[in-house]
Amino acid sequence: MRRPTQQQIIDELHVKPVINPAEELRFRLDFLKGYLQFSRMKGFVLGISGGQDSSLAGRLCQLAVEELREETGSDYRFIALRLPYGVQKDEEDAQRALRFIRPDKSYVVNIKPAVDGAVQSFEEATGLKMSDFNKGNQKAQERMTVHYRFANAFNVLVVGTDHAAEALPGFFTKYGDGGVDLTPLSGLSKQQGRELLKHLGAPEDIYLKPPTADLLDEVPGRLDEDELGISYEVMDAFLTGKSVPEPVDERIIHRYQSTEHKRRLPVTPFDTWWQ
Ligand SMILES: Nc1ncnc2c1ncn2[C@@H]1O[C@H](COP(=O)(O)OP(=O)(O)OC[C@H]2O[C@@H]([n+]3cccc(C(=O)O)c3)[C@H](O)[C@@H]2O)[C@@H](O)[C@H]1O
Ligand SMILES: Nc1ncnc2c1ncn2[C@@H]1O[C@H](COP(=O)(O)OP(=O)(O)OP(=O)(O)O)[C@@H](O)[C@H]1O
Ligand SMILES: [Mg+2]
Repeated sequence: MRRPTQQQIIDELHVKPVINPAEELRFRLDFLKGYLQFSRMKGFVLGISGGQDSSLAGRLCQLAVEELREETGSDYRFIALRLPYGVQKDEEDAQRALRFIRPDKSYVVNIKPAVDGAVQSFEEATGLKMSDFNKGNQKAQERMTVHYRFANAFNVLVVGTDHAAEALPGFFTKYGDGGVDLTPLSGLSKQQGRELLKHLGAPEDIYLKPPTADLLDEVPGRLDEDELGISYEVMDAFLTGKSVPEPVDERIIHRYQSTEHKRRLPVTPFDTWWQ
């Protein structure tokens, strides 16, 4: 498998060194509106965690359907989902995000019974204890399942929050938060996402909240940067073409290469990218 250069990765992930927030917001809103009309669906659904990415993607979805309603007179809508595993420790942050997004409709689905049932079935079948890490991925995949039940029921598209700083290390669950229909934040660094939230008038607490996947029972709210061992600041520097000290640049490139399968469709006998 080829070893990509920093510039090739930047190009593959479509990252700009600098963004103009107003232009960038317009580009992404037009994408959401254009693709929604092409799909002939009625709107979007997205889980709102209280973190930066779903706050930004959720607000963009709401603004896109409001513009489309105004322009077409049709009943487009955005559905926000709260998907806690039991009681979420930072529920107040999620409520703050919902107040910022002001979604047309929101529902709460507790994923705990489904996740616990799946873990129990696995453990009964295998006689093994499922690790907390593996269970974390089950949580992300259960959220994907709930998204698609809402998508089917309400004729809407599932929105993902993947952006360049998560795509770079492949920091998402395959067919969990990676299992979506469209990703309006693609190509943005973490800092550029913050700039867009700021431009949209989000409260500072939303865009300064430290990023967490929050998937572990044993370490609630574990910071992404602690798990990754690389800071978003460094990944953003890499993505915007700045020089990153050795051996961190090598680690980033290695992680990008080893997660290539997560950014692609399932490998077929006709694919050659891995050779
Ligand atoms: N070379 C290869 N070619 C094709 N498929 C390959 C493969 N290597 C593994 N696989 C498959 O991929 C699976 C592993 O992928 P996956 O199940 O995703 O598992 P994995 O990448 O090990 O874990 C997901 C990571 O994403 C993080 N995450 C998840 C969700 C949200 C967020 C967040 O920031 O919010 C972060 C999470 O903390 C964890 O570090 C393997 O079990 C195997 O089935
Ligand atoms: N408790 C939750 N309730 C609803 N949706 C969730 C929850 N946890 C995760 N998600 C969904 O999974 C996505 C991936 O999580 P991720 O942590 O990357 O994003 P975030 O929480 O929005 O932002 P940040 O990365 O800054 O924490 C979220 O954007 C959201 O759509
Ligand atoms: Mg999060």
